[in-house]
Amino acid sequence: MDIEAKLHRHERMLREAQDNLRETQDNLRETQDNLRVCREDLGRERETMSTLKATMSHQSDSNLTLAAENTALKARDGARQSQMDADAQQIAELTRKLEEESQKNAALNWEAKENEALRRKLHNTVQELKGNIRVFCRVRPVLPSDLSGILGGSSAGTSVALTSTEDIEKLQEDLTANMIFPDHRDHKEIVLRSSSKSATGQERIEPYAFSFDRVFEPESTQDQVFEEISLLAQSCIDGHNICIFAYGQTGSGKSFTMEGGSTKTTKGMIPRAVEQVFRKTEQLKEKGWEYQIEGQFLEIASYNETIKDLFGKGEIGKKHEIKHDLKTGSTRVTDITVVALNSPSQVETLLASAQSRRSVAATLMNDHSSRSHSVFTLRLSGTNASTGESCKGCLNLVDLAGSERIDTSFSSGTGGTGGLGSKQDRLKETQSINRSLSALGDVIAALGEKANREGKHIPYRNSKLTYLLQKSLSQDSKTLMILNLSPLITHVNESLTALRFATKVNNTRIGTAKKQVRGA
Ligand SMILES: Nc1ncnc2c1ncn2[C@@H]1O[C@H](COP(=O)(O)OP(=O)(O)OP(=O)(O)O)[C@@H](O)[C@H]1O
Repeated sequence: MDIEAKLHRHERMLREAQDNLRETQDNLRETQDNLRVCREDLGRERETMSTLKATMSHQSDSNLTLAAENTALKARDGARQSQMDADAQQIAELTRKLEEESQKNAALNWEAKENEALRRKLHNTVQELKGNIRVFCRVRPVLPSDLSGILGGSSAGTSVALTSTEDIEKLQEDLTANMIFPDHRDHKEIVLRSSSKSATGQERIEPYAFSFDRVFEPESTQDQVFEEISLLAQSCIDGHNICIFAYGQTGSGKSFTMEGGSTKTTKGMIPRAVEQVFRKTEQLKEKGWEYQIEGQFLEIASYNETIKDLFGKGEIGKKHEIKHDLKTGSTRVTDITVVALNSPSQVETLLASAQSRRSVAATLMNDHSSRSHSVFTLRLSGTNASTGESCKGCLNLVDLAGSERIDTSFSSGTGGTGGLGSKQDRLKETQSINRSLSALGDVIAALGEKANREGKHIPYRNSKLTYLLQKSLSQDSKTLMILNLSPLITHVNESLTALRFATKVNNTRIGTAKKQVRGA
């Protein structure tokens, strides 16, 4: 039993050992599985680790780059900051300089205003010294139309057949009066040689010398004439009353001088004066001046002294009267069109339409325009808000009726067939023109006498023209007469009469002016 028990016990122990072995084997397998999983995990972890290491190394590179960039940015920032500091300093410096400059500018502006006031005073003094009455003489060139009567054949049968330029030049010479302009430096003299027959029938050539403030030869341009006149236009801007007359026989160039042609070089004194007034008043804006400019244009018919409104709508039978306002010292023509002027081109258009209206009237009424006085008036009123100054000026540009001598006008047969066409009417008209022209001469002469004798009566009322221009024909105003002369030999007598009339005017001394005049 003991053995059997021992065997059983050994068998049980063997089974237990076998069970243990199986369990251990199972454990071993499980451990081996765990180990494999761990190994796999470890492998993955290693891979992750190496990826992380690579990423870290890349990050560290990036970090280094960023750090370098950061340093560079910081350096640039520093540079910018110092640039900004420098700029701010410069701006402060510039602001200071600007402040200084604007202070200087204000001082200069003030000085300019004072200089402008001084210039006005000096300009006026210069004009006064030159004479408040001045006379210019202008001889027009010989025109193709002067030759055309002879070249083309005239009613008097004086037709000449000319073949060469020499012939034409010779004819031109024959037609031209003997005029000399000896004063090449100052252009103040004109000598007219006229031939006459003595009692014994001998031909005598007599020289007549005249001296004026300026003599313009036939070649002179509108530019040259305006150069002398522009100072007067300036005086008007400065607040003076100015009268510029064109005087001379029909066809001597009065309208050409005053109104002129349509081109830049031929345009006359009226458009040039208007342009200058606009240009100068525009420039004066800088000095604080603001100007209002208005204009009127009228015609005084010489045969009945009626006034026609050239800027008007052409209403027939409208009566206009001249009124002087004693309080304001201004002159007004009733029912006349006064236009606010704002540009030279507007004035050009107005003048052109006035001119075409006159031309129609001239055709209808037998060249009536040359038998009337036209008066273009430009009124300026300026105020300076910064200096408190103000001024009013008036510029009258007058194209006088032709100053024919009665014998020529009456016998010339140019009376035509219109309403004023009879010789009797023509005679009356010429007499009436001469009356109004001599009324003008009388006013100028009386002004000259008044300068020497206080209280002298000035006969302004003797003609509508002088009555209209009363305020601009006084000792305080400036007058310029432009004597227009024909160069033709056939007009020598008219030219002599006109030169003598102009000399009388030139001999008149008004105001402080002193003139050196040589009589004829
Ligand atoms: N300086 C000049 N240069 C060129 N042509 C001129 C000049 N002066 C006048 N003329 C011409 O002479 C002609 C007569 O001139 P204008 O009509 O001006 O004379 P006027 O004295 O005004 O005559 P009216 O009294 O008949 O009006 C015109 O054809 C004009 O163009």
